[in-house]
Amino acid sequence: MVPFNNDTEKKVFNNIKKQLPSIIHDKCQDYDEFYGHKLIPGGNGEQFYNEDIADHLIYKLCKAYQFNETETKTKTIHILNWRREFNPLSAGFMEQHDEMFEKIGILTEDRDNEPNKKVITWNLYGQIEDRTKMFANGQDKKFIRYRIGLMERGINLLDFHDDNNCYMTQIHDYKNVSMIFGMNAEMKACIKNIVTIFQDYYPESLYAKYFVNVPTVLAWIYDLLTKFVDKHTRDKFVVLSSGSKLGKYIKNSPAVGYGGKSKQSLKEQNKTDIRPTEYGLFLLQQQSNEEVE
Ligand code: HEM
Repeated sequence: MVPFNNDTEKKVFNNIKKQLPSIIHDKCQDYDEFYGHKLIPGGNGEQFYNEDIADHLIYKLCKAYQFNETETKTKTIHILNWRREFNPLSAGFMEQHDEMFEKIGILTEDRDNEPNKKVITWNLYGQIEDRTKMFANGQDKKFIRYRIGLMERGINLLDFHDDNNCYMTQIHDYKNVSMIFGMNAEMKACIKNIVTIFQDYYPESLYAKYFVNVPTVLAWIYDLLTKFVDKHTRDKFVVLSSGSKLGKYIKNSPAVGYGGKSKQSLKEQNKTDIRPTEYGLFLLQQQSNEEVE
């Protein structure tokens, strides 16, 4: 059951839920998948509709836009159309990403961690060896697909029934970062692009974001990049000069390097065997069938 706080929330939620089938049909070319789940009953793949999960997701959408009915409708249309066109499920579960990207992304899941810090994406951006190679000459588009893929795999591990595990946490580790060559225009544009995608199309998915091993001399970059970020998201950010302080916030982060309780390294904690949801798999199979035909 969705936990309504008052009658207005319930009313807006019920209105949106009622109108969703026609909105999805008229404005989203029938694309009804959000965070791996089917939002409305009936139609293609109707056996995968789970009303309770759909209700929690519709509630998330309403909450993200402060239960403003018109805004919730408009943004939901944008989100579903973006998902239909960008195909984040494919980025998460089908596409092979360049090894140079995969090396810097880790996904961990520990049910024993604090609420909504059980699923964590770690972005080891300080370890990027060649930033020109990573962001220039069309690589930026591939990088974005890799980064969204990591996001999707993380989302897939969340449990939308569980208040303690329905948001994810993200960590940026800037250990060994060198800004000798500064932040070039391509890199800045790519970062801005990703930040905008997260803000516009991943509502109510982030619980907290930690920036660790940030050298004091690079604090200006934080000011530069948070200009792209809305206040609601910024309030979830924590900057730590040293990685070893992270254990205070995330109990089972690795003891070595992050000051937590886990004896396992990040690499050992990395979850790589993640399957899409049943509905996600169904949609991906349908796409491959269409490609073959
Ligand atoms: C080698 C240098 C760096 C690289 C390659 C890099 C990479 C990135 C990327 C790809 C993003 C997009 C969001 C994401 O992936 O979650 C991002 C966001 C961000 N970065 Fe960095 N970054 C660098 C340096 C820094 C430094 C030194 C800081 C200082 C704290 C910083 C603070 C931020 C902030 C505040 C955001 C916005 C986060 C969000 O809206 O989710 N970055 N960075």
